Amino acid sequence: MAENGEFSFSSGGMKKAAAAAFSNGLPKIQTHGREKSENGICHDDSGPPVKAKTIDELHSLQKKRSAPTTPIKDGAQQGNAAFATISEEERQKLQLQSISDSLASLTRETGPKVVRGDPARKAEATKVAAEHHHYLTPTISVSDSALKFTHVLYNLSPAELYEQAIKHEHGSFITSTGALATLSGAKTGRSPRDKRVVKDETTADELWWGKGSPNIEMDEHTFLVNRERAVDYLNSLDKVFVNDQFLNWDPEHQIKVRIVSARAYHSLFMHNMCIRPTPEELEDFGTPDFTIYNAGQFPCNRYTHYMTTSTSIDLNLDRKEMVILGTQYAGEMKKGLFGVMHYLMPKRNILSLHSGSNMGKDGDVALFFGLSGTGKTTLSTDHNRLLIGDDEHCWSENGISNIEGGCYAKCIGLSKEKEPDIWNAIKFGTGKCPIKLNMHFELESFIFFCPNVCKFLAVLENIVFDEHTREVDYSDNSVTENTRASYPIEYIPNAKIPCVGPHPKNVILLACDAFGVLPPVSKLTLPQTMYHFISGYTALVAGTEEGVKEPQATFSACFGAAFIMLHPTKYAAMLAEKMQKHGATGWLVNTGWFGGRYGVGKRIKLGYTRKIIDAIHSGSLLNANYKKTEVFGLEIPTEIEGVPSEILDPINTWAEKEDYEVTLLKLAGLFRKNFEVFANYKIGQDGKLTEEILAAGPNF
Ligand SMILES: Nc1ncnc2c1ncn2[C@@H]1O[C@H](COP(=O)(O)OP(=O)(O)O)[C@@H](O)[C@H]1O
Ligand SMILES: C=C(OP(=O)(O)O)C(=O)O
Ligand SMILES: [Ca+2]
Ligand SMILES: [Mn+2]
Repeated sequence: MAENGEFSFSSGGMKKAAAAAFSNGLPKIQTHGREKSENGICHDDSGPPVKAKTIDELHSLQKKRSAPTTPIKDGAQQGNAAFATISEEERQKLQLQSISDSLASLTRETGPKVVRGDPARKAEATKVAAEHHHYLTPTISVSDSALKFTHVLYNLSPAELYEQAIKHEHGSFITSTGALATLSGAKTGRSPRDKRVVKDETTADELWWGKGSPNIEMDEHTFLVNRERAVDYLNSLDKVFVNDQFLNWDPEHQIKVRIVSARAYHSLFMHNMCIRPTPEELEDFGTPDFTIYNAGQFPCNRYTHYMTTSTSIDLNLDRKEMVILGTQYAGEMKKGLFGVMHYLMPKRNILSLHSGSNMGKDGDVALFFGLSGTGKTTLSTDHNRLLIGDDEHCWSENGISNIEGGCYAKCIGLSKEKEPDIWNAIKFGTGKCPIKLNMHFELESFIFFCPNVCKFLAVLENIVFDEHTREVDYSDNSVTENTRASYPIEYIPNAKIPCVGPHPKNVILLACDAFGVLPPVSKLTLPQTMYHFISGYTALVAGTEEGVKEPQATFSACFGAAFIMLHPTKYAAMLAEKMQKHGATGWLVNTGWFGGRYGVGKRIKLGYTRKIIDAIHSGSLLNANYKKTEVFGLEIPTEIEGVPSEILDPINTWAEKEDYEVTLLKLAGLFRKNFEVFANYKIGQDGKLTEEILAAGPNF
């Protein structure tokens, strides 16, 4: 095989030559006679020559154009006459027109010149655009921004976004499992106090305003000022990312969303979090129902009315738009859209829920309500059950549907042993594909998962990793306590895809009680469920820093006051009606402390909480023996398989019984005070339920 001069261990001739060379010190480079043949010039003819005459030509060969998307379907057959005569070129032009409209300045009344493709390959992209007339020329040129191209990176694949992030975004790294590590900048959590909602004739009456409400008003004009600021910023960039995706797995109530952003990280995050359209669905996407302008790297102008910081998240329900300035925390986009669903869905008599959801093999569905960090994601991701979703759902006449296409897990202290499914989802790789192929073979029918379009990429926000091995240290909170992983639901092996399920059997309210006085589990009556749902209690400690002695009680109506748009009693009435109609049981589960408050007691082991949840799912806890607690009047079981009985009544676990009583009364007082504002509201049609709910609070 040494025929063309290649080195080979098996060649005796070479061995000899090498030995000879070594005997004179350094090895001599061997050349063979044959290479010197023509005109004494050496030829490196080890392989066939490349089919390119220049480096540029060579590079142009590297990427082939994607296979054309589905051929234009027969309109009549599809029942979609409008699309019947449209050519591929025409369709692409309409798509670009739609993006240009999205990015339009409202004062210059025209969209920017948009062109598809990566500006880094400018010549290529512009040439393609020119050939196909895919860019749009504004009719009135009144600013420099109308003279330049805004490159649109439209619904890029995870691999493309990966590359964009690594190449162009400071702080982007590949971790040992291939997940993308990124930084969200100065903001590592949401900024609820910087959220503004346009108050106009309609929303003034419809929305919840005033004390306790998350909706801080802004006028239409100020919204437009911020919108213009965001759009001008985005148009000034070389390129913007555009995601066209869906929300809600219930096809009857699906919403089309467009996210325009400046960072690959943001585009990838939303690729994971929203429902991903198939190529066919994308073809017919048309005009979005809602658009986000994420100009998070650019601050708002503090001279602008209503601005109190340089961060502003502005919602305009009439224009169906949201503007983000001055925060790059990606959760702002997903939770912003959740707020929109909290407005749109109740209009259709659908209840939007800040809850996780999973389903047993027999079709029993459970909901997990809870504030941030109380365990929705952790407990709904259960290896023995099918995951419907970890955070945002709808409850309609059809049952439960997930709003999102992915999960967003807290990852501080994440361990492979305790949370294997989440751990394994933090990667670059393939997942269960949502496209099912039904094959019938003789008498049997098989389901194959389509092998295409199922390469995904998890994003890790603000985590710390070893600079050499790139192993993530999930215990490190140097950047923030709120480290996060976003991954597509297809990464969870037992995800229920499509993410829908029947009416729930169990409604679990999670509270992380850092006072350590709430029982690990209690069975609730319907009025109690409503009382605790409206209260939305959790108590967390600021961080893991020492010096934090007093737990902070948080009451967040409907376990999501930051996202609800209507008065909490509207959602509560819908929940009561649905739970009654479908016979669901309410439970209160404390995933927080026992044996004393934070600093004295301990957090209940995740393993115990899982046993409690198992007993709820199996139905065994429904028929257990119960006793009633003082003050809160909660029914607590005396025994649960796999859980030490003494921890079921928290008083047993406190060394100082008096201290327990004082703390219990203190918490009861906080509940009572918080509920005062709801005392004057009627819940549902039935005045009796309202009274029962008021009576379901603590008695002392
Ligand atoms: N007993 C417990 N039950 C639930 N979660 C627990 C428990 N003990 C510790 N944890 C931790 O608390 C965090 C819960 O976060 P997560 O499930 O992401 O909350 P959410 O989805 O409600 O925001 C996880 O980091 C989890 O490991
Ligand atoms: C992403 C969030 O949700 P959660 O903590 O409920 O998972 C958030 O509140 O920013
Ligand atoms: Ca089509
Ligand atoms: Mn969560």
